Amino acid sequence: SWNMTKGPYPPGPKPKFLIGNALDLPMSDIGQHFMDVGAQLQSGLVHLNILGNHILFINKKNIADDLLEKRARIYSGRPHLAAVEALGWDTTDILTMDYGEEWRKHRKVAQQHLNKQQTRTYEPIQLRHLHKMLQRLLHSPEDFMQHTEVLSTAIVMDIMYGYKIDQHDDPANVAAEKMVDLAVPLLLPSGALMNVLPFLRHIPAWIPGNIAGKRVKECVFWMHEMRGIPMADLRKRMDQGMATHSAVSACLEKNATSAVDTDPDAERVVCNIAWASYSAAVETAGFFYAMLMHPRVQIKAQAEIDSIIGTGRLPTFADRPSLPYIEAIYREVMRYAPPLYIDVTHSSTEDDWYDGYFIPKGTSVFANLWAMTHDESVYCDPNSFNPERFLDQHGKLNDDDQILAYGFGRRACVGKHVASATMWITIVSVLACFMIERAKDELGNEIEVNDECEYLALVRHKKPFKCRFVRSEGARRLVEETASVEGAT
Ligand code: HEM
Repeated sequence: SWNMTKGPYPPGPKPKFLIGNALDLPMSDIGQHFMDVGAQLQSGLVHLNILGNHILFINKKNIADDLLEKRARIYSGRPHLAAVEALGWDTTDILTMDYGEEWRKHRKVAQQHLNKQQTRTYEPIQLRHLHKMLQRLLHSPEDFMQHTEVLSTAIVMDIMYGYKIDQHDDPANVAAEKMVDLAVPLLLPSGALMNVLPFLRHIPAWIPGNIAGKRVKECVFWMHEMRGIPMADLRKRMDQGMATHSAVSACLEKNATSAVDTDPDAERVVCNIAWASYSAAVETAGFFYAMLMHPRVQIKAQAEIDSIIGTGRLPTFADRPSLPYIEAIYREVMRYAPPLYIDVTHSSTEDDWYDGYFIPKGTSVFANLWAMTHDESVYCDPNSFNPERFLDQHGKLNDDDQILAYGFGRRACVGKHVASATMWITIVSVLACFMIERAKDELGNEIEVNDECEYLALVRHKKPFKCRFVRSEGARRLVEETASVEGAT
């Protein structure tokens, strides 16, 4: 297709009369779908026009670098979705906020609290929660997915509010889960009719069939819970003089104690950041699944851990540079199963041309992380799990250290240092303590595990599966010792 004055759009499937490409947007596995479409068109870009909404899939990393990194000035917006506005997120949520002053203000505060150096100061917090997770893994291994989900939320809530989560049914954790489950499908253009037909927002939520409106209302309820619960807890602890240091408490204290130069906006922004950060979860299902399917990798990882750390203590963050094979596993997990298999939508803020093609202002740009992490010309045999691809022949890490799963340009994941630390300490500690094996049924037969995944908008995760955690007596003792040491403090 062609814009009469500006030139041809990038290649794409032929638009159908009236509805354009509306039927070309499948509801699941969009990554593989548009990777295949791109291959058929022999193009790294795939363009769609859905009822006048321009959509662009980028399948190649070098194109994502050219557009989202080098031309970040005009590719760092977010689309104006009716769902986002109905939720009020266009002004409160850094993830969905459009590019501009407000976003910049939020991003600066997020970076202050989540940059690489600052993240090092959170290591004791991370380790404390990690040890609790290992204890839970000893006592109820069948709930391993829940334990790792609690771990990631607990770390961020401790950093942001000093709020302590110990169990899955903590009210703040429950609210976060409900909110995310309701919100994610609303945000994809095809996920909610509302985004294509914005007037639906004004139809009251009780009209049968208006599912999106009802969803928005429920979502707003859980969002208020998410914001309110940890704040009420923090204010109570501050009143009692019991608050530990956290991003939000530091801001509240500063505002309370300094008579001049208080920034009335600071509290609003840091609260927005704290809330957005604990909406993000670190996904480790892919790691457990990969280990279960590849005992060879577990054995090699354990040999590395044994030779560097030994069996007399648990790993710490100081060990990270000395364990290249563990690092390669982390990189391979993120490549093999990127949690967001399509990057969060960028939106272009000016007309642009690339490689002779016209990309109109307001195009929704999807970096196809699946296609890039499974690009055969970069990763040979991309569907096999093989940490060695990140090592040279001497077992040293190669320079392929950009984790594509964190996205691109100025909007790239601001929590990636915290996420990386949480993933790494989980990987190394679980491997140090356990062998992950197939669970057995009552008759002692191994339970087979399939490779089925769930696709929820941009998120892809492994469907729940069973496994067994086999541990040595020594590992059990080390984990139990952490309980007595930390229980006493
Ligand atoms: C393994 C875990 C994680 C993955 C794979 C991940 C991935 C991503 C991706 C792909 C984006 C969008 C990037 C883009 O637009 O190009 C993003 C944005 C973001 N992430 Fe993460 N993330 C993870 C964990 C976290 C954590 C733990 C936090 C908070 C501590 C966090 C906070 C954010 C925020 C605030 C944004 C929005 C940035 C902006 O729009 O300016 N993420 N993340």
